[in-house]
Amino acid sequence: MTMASRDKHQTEKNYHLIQAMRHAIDGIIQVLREERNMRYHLLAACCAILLAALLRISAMEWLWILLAIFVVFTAEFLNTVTEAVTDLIVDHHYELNVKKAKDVAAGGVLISAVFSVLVGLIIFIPRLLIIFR
Ligand SMILES: Nc1ncnc2c1ncn2[C@@H]1O[C@H](COP(=O)(O)OP(=O)(O)OP(=O)(O)O)[C@@H](O)[C@H]1O
Repeated sequence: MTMASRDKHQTEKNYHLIQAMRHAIDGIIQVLREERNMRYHLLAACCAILLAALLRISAMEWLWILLAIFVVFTAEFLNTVTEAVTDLIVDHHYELNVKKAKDVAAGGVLISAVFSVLVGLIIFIPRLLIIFR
């Protein structure tokens, strides 16, 4: 059951912090359920965290890995918001500005993913080379 149904189609402001948190968590669950790409991002994040723990990377390297993970997650969330809002506005009719909005949002996910891959390569490759040399 989603928060929308639990809160009887609430459209007014949240009454308290717990309610706001529940809606935010509901949003996270929806992205994980409905966005296939988000599940790939989550899998990649788990692999990176596992590898980082195995290779005992430094605190500074952990910060870069975590930044890379959350940049991709944030971009995917904004991409999902863009899709939902634009689909609502045009109701699936072709519209050039919707194409622009969706393509730019998808581009944001792509460049954040490239950033994450670069961070992963810079941190993990030298350590893996030492181990497998
Ligand atoms: N209403 C529209 N008007 C114009 N172009 C559209 C419209 N809907 C989708 N597109 C085009 O189709 C592409 C894919 O659309 P959309 O992002 O909705 O699909 P998706 O495969 O579900 O994306 P994602 O994998 O990010 O969830 C967009 O990047 C855009 O170029």
